Amino acid sequence: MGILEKIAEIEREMARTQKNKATEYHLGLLKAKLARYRAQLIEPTSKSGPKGEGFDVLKSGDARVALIGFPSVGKSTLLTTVTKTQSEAAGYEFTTLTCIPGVIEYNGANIQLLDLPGIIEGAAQGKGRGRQVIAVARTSDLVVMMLDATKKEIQKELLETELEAVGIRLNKQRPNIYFKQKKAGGIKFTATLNLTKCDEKMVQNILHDFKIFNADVIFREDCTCDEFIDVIIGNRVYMSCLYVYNKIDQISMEEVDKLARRPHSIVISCNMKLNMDYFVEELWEHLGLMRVYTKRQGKKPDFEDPLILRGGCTIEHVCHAIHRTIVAQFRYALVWGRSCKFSPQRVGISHTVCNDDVVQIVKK
Ligand SMILES: Nc1nc2c(ncn2[C@@H]2O[C@H](COP(=O)(O)OP(=O)(O)OP(=O)(O)O)[C@@H](O)[C@H]2O)c(=O)[nH]1
Ligand SMILES: [K+]
Ligand SMILES: [Mg+2]
Repeated sequence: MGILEKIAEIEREMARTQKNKATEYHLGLLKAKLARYRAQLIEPTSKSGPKGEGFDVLKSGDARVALIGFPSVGKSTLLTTVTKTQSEAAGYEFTTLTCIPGVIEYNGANIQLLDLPGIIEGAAQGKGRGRQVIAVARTSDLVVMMLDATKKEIQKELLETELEAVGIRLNKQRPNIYFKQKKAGGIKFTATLNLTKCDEKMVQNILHDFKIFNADVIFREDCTCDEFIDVIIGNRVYMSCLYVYNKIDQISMEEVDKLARRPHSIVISCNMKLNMDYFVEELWEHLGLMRVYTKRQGKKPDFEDPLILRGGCTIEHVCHAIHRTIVAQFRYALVWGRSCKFSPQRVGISHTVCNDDVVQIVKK
């Protein structure tokens, strides 16, 4: 039996099994099995099957964003609208067949935006170009999930299921579980808080199913058994996702308003060029990009050439971005901007900077 059939069989069994206290452990085991087979699916297989032809686009710029969506939701239209690159758009499905990169210049940063073929249900198991598309998504810093505002909400769940199936976790934190395999000593299980979704017996069962008999496990969070399985498998990718509802020119104001209020969601119309600037601002936010200006002693800040940093940055990150040898010579920094109470403020290496701060490094 092939992996796909095994997966289908387990999915059928899970659908058949009623969810209750008595079947809880059995379902947990089925989930573990399913996760193992799916992990085999995304492993780079031997030479068989088409290679990612036209998908190996070189990473460039300060961040990479992948456009993921069903066919004809307007991905190519968006790329053509917000970058200088043209990507063919048309009213039929699968107009785009490869990966087409464009660049958005914003706040001094270059954001690489990748147009991709549409994906369909079953993409994770290799339907269409699903696997190549998903492989590109895994290499990006942000997934933009493009949805057709005129279509039903189920489209979003279907896409999420495809990405989940290959180990992509959207807008989720890595589970706070310590897990270490050992050579001997059996399974040592600890929880630092009361668990409501998983328990020691479930953890033991799942580990046995993975043929793991010696390990330390510490739950530091009230995780589910799915999250524990993610930790065992280990190759999960935790990514930000921005949901973009396109074609709002086709729906009522009330509907637009509802969609716009959903978490991590924005509404646009590529054809009417509605909210295009807002889309770019939201990319910046969701990528956690930051612009920091540097200044030499006694000189004006260099407003022409900001440093572009990503996510929760400290003065140490700023030092590294200037030059890798600077940290060793660091004495203190002077900072002007929103990260300080007064400007300039003298700060240490672990000070967290804000967007548009000006930083002067004082060396030993
Ligand atoms: N009404 C409306 N139509 C749009 C909008 N944006 C794109 N379209 C239309 O939607 C159709 C599909 O657009 P594409 O850009 O080719 O969609 P795609 O997602 O790249 O499609 P594939 O490459 O086939 O997956 C085209 O006919 C576009 O003109 C929009 O904002 N409003
Ligand atoms: K199309
Ligand atoms: Mg396209």
